[in-house]
Amino acid sequence: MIEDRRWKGVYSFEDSPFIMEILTELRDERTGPIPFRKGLVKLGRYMAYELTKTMEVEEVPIKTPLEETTGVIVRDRRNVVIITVLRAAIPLMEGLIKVLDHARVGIVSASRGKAPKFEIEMKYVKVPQVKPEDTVIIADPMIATGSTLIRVLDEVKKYGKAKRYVIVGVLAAPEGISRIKEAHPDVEMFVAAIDRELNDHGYILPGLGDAGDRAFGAPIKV
Ligand SMILES: O=P(O)(O)OC[C@H]1O[C@H](OP(=O)(O)OP(=O)(O)O)[C@H](O)[C@@H]1O
Ligand SMILES: O=c1cc[nH]c(=O)[nH]1
Ligand SMILES: [Mg+2]
Repeated sequence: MIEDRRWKGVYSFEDSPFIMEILTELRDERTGPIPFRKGLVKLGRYMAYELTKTMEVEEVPIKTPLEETTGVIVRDRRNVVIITVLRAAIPLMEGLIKVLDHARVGIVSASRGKAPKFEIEMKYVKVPQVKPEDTVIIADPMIATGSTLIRVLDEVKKYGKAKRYVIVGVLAAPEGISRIKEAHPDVEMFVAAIDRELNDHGYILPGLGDAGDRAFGAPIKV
């Protein structure tokens, strides 16, 4: 993982060939919903594994069948709250929770309106109590204008003060990262890659398109 020099606490995995290979499949327009969802699950799993390297560990005495020795437990892994931002974070959360299996899970809905306002509609918020020892991980594959995650963080912070707030995503645009860091300087961000820019419709370039639609199909209005 590499810390981006433009911000503090913002990391990408552009140094990981395997994570980049999964991202390549996600970006490819020929990738259908089944491999797309599987790719998001894989990224969630590997990114959670990488995240454990930044967590507090504790030495513990244990006995093998032969003698006493010292082992470790990742203390912070026991105190995790994952916030899943509907829709696109569902497969990402499925991967995260394979490594962070003690996690309590909050689910929030967020739907971004059209340009230029990009208003966020949040209708559903179910978040557990957050405790001072918790690492709150907000899972959302796409960080574009940053409006969704600013709104989610504003909301989640009402549920108690955590030890760490960590965003786990797939792609981020520099504009969105800067806006989130301005509104919530205490937040760390881990993304597979940081892309170039946003287009006029608020889509990340080169990006991967609409993550929710690619994973689940485009919704229709009735
Ligand atoms: O950084 P922002 O500009 O706020 O955009 C990012 C948001 O856009 C997408 O959600 P979308 O509103 O498309 O909902 P969906 O996941 O249901 O498709 C994506 O999953 C993020 O939540
Ligand atoms: O590029 C983008 C921007 C927002 N939401 C997406 O799903 N993709
Ligand atoms: Mg969408």
